[in-house]
Amino acid sequence: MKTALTIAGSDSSGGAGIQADLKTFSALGVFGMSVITAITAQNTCGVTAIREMDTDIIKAQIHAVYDDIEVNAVKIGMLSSSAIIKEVAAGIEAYTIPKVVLDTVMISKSGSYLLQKNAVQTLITDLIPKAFVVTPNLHEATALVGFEVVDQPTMQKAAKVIKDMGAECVVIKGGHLEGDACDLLYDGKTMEFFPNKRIQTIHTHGTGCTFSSAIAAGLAKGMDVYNAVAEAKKYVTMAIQHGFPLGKGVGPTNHFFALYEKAGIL
Ligand SMILES: Nc1ncnc2c1ncn2[C@@H]1O[C@H](COP(=O)(O)OP(=O)(O)OP(=O)(O)O)[C@@H](O)[C@H]1O
Ligand SMILES: Cc1ncc(COP(=O)(O)O)c(N)n1
Repeated sequence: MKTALTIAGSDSSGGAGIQADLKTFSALGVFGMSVITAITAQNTCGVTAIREMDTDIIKAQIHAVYDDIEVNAVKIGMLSSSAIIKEVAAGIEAYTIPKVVLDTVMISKSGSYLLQKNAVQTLITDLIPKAFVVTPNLHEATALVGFEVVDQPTMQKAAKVIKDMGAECVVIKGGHLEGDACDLLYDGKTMEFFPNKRIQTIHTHGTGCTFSSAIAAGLAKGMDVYNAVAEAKKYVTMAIQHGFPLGKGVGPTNHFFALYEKAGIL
């Protein structure tokens, strides 16, 4: 069985972060492992507290996994601070990890900072050059490139700038576009749009985590980047279609729809 590792924050409500990543890995048939960078007290209405893990326990988790187990792909999510970014970058360096999907998590849907503002520059200098795929949303792409990314032409322009920062491939997510949810993949040669009709729902907690960990799962199974993104797009679309109203706010994506349907749970 192929393996994938998520290096990310914990979401106590289970919709995003480590929890969404492990559900995605499981649903897509790869064995999921985790390195927890921070714990968030979070529900469908918002984030009420954040506790960063000490860098020594982050380092120990990375070494514990890599010293023992072959890791076929890595997804990186919430990193919170420059110190944590540097620790994770050092871990990737130590093990020359090839298939790294970096989801540049900055602000939760509910508006809380999951990456300190002053850490964006460290992300650019220390981690983006080590990534195989970087997956910013429109807001994150704007913060990385320094101009507004709001439509398909500015997505294309931003993808080139982020590629020049040293990533192998760039996927700019269009979940926050006006109109269709259209993502862009740039591999340094071709620009490919992955369009999809916007699903009319408020239950989109964890869509970005689900999408990036589905890309990592595809890469772990040996897909090329184009197929990994195409399959991840299908997966996240289905997971949003089957999302449901958990709690009082923004409900989560649903990872086990096929199983649930079969078992008559849905
Ligand atoms: N309403 C929707 N209908 C269809 N697809 C969507 C919708 N919202 C998001 N997506 C898709 O979900 C994936 C994640 O995109 P999005 O832009 O929401 O990421 P994100 O903002 O990083 O997510 P998060 O806020 O969970 O971190 C993309 O493939 C995007 O196109
Ligand atoms: C631990 C953690 N990681 C990532 C997100 C982003 O997801 P969203 O933007 O859907 O809130 C989150 N809310 N919590």
